[in-house]
Amino acid sequence: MAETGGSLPALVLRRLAISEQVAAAKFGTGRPVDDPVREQRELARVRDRAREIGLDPDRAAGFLADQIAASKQVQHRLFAHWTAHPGDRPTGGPDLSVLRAELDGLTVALLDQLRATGPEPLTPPETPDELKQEPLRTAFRSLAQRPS
Ligand SMILES: C=C(O[C@@H]1C=C(C(=O)O)C=C[C@H]1O)C(=O)O
Repeated sequence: MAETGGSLPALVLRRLAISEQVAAAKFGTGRPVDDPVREQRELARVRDRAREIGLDPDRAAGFLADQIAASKQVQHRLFAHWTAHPGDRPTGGPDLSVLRAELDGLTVALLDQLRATGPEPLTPPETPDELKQEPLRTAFRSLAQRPS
């Protein structure tokens, strides 16, 4: 079950952690990182959900687009690493369908937190994990730019 409580930064980090497992599931089964059909479906659902909870659909979709871009940055980095270092390749791990169900649960929680968050700019949390530094900046793009 997905951990769906927590602050916006905690949820963003959780999404990136699941993205690492998504990369492992795809690498192991020869699937590509990018799935544009799923992305469009998610963005359409996010717009619907945003309207339901009184959040601007463009703001919600822009925010999710940043989360998707960040997820793909993490996954592409891991694919490159595992291609260059076969000894580090993962074994086992949850199925993609299980992980996607977790991501879908997290999206609902992320939108609730986005609505609850005020207009003050948010900066990405510090992380010692180099893999996640640029993806975190991507994930916080729209939040960091909001007017104070
Ligand atoms: C996480 C996935 O990988 C990519 C990123 C997505 C996302 O962050 O929601 C969706 C589709 C893929 O382009 C996935 O395939 O589920």
